[in-house]
Amino acid sequence: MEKICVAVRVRPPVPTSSSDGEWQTSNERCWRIEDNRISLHSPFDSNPASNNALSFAFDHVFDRSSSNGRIYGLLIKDIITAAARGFNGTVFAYGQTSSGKTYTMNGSEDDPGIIHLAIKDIFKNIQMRGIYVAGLREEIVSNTEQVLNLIKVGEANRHVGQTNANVRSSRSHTIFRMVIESRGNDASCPGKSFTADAVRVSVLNLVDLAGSERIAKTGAEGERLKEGKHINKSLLTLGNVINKLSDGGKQRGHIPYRDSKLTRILQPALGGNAKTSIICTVAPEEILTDAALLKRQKLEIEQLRQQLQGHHSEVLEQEIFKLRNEMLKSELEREKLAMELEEERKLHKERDHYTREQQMKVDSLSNCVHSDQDRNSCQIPIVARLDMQFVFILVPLMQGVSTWQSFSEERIDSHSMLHSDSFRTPSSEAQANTFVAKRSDYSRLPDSSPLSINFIDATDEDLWLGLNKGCITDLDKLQMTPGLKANSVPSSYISPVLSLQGKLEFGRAAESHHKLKEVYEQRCNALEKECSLLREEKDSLAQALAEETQKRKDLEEDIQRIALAFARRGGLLKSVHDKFKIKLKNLTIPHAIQVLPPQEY
Ligand SMILES: Nc1ncnc2c1ncn2[C@@H]1O[C@H](COP(=O)(O)OP(=O)(O)OP(=O)(O)O)[C@@H](O)[C@H]1O
Repeated sequence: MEKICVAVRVRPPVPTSSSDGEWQTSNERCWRIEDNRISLHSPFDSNPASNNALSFAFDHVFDRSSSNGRIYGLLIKDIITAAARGFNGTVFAYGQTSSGKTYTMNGSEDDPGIIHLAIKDIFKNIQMRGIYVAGLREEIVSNTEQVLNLIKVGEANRHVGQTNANVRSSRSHTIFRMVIESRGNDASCPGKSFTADAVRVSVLNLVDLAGSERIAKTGAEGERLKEGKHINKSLLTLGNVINKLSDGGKQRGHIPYRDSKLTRILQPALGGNAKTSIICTVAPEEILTDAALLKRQKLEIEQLRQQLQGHHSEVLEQEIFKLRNEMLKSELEREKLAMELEEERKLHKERDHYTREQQMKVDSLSNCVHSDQDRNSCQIPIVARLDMQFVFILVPLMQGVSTWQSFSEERIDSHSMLHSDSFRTPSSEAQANTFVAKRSDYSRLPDSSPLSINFIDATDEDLWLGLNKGCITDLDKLQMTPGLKANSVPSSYISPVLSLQGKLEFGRAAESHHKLKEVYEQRCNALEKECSLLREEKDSLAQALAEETQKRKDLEEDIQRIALAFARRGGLLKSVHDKFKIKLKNLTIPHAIQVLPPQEY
C-alpha cells in the first residue's frame, strides 16, 4: 500500500426539506464513475469517453452504492493492521460540507463507519495476539464497547450546527486517536526480529474534518460565519502542510505544522513513515469552490467559443446567406414586376388613347351621318372633320359652279385650303361674306374630282350666283392639290364609312377596347398588390436578418466579456497551477494526489 492513498466517495442524493421529499439532483452536470476514474459530464454529452469531461483518477473511486464496510475493507484495513504493528496511520474524511464525511467516519446503525470498524478490528487483532495496552488517557480500554462509549463522550463534545447545506453540520474537526502500544509475543510471532520486551507504539488517527464551505452557499452568519472562517483557515493550513511535504528533499523548507491546531495534532501522522488515507467525499449537488466554478466556466466558454467558431457560426452564416439570397431574389422579382407593370401601363395608356380616338371618330361619323341626313333634306353643304385636320373638298358642278360637299373616303379626290375666314358654308339664302366659285375652263376639269351623283341636282350656277351676290371665284385659278390614293392615308386616320355597318363595327371595336382596358386595369391592380406583398416580405426578411446579426453580436460580446474576466483571473490560476506542477514533479509518495486540483487542498 502506498504511504498516502486517496479515494473519492460519492454519496447518494439527500432529500431536503426544501425539496419536499424529492431527491435533489443536479440537472446541469453528472458524475460518471469508471473503475478508479471519476468524470464530470454535461447533460448534452452522451459519449462517456468524451474529451470535454473533467476527469480525475484516484486510488479508488466509490460510487453511491458503496457501503462504509466496503470502503473500510479496501482502504483502511491495511492501515489498522499496520498500526497494530507499530506504524502510524491517519484516515481523513475530507470534502465539502454535507458531502458525507461524518457518515463515512461514524456511519449509521445499518452501516457502521470507519471508526467503529477500525476499533473492532484493532481489538480483534489484539485478542489474536493476546495483548492490549491502556490508552494514553488514563482510560484503559479493553474492548470495542469501551472505546465506543468513549467516542460517545467525544461526540457529546463535538460542536454541531445547522447551515443551509446541512442540518447537522460539524463545526469542528473530530479526531479519533488511538495510541497503540504493542509488545511482541514470541508464541504468536515466532522468528520475528523483535523481542517480547520491545514495545511498539503507533498512533492511529481517524479524522472527520469539518467541511470546506462557501459562505455564500451555506448562508453562514454571526457565530456560524466565525466558525466557517476558522474551518476554512485550518483546512488551508492542512493543504499547505501537505504541499510542503510533497515538495520533498531540501526544497521543502519549513513545514507550517504550527499554523493550526489540526496540523499540530496530526504532525506525527503526516510525516515520517506514516500511512495516510484520504477519503474525499463528493456531493452530487455539486457545491463548488470558486476555483472549481471558474474552471467549469472556462470549459463552458471554450465550448461556446468552439460552437460559435465552428458549427454555430456556420449555421448563422448560412442563415444570413440564405436570407440575403431570398432578399435578392425578391428584389429581382419586384423589379421584374415593376417593369411589367410599367409596360402594362404604357400599353394601357396607348390603348386608352386609341380608344378615345376611335370614340371621337365614331362621334364625328355619327355627326356626319346625321348631317348627311339633314343635307339630303335641305341640301346644305357639310364640312366634314377628320381627326385633327379639316379637309374641304371643292367639287366642280356641272354648270361650272363649285360647292362644299361632304364626302366619304372614296370621294376624296382633291382638296385645297381656302382662306380660313371663309370657312363658312354656302346656304340657300344669300349670306354676307360668302362666295361663289366658278370654273372658267370647263375643258380642264380635273379627273381626280369626279362629280358625285348626289350633286347633279343639287344646285346650279345661277343659284350660287344669286346666293353669293355676284361674287364669283374662278375655280381654275385655285390651285388644286394632287389627287390622294385611297390606301395612302394611314389607317388610323382613315375615317370610317358612313354606312351603318361601319358605325356598328366602330361601336364593337370601342366596346372591345373598353373591355380590354378593364382587363388591363385589373392586371395592373394585381401586379401592384403583388409588388406591395413582395415589399412587405423584403422588409420582414431585412428585419430577421438584422435580428440574427444582433444576436450574433450579443453572443460575441458576452464571450469577449467573459474571456476578459478569465484573462484577468487566468494569470493567477496559471501561477498556482505551475507551482503545483513543480511540486508534483518532486513528489515521491503518492501518485494519486497528483490528480487532485490544487484548490481541493
Ligand atoms: N453514503 C451515504 N449514504 C446515505 N446517506 C449519506 C451518505 N453520506 C452522507 N449521507 C447523509 O448526508 C447528510 C450529510 O452528511 P454528513 O453530515 O456526513 O456530511 P458532512 O460532510 O459531515 O457535512 P459537514 O461538513 O457539514 O459536517 C447526512 O444526512 C447523512 O446521513
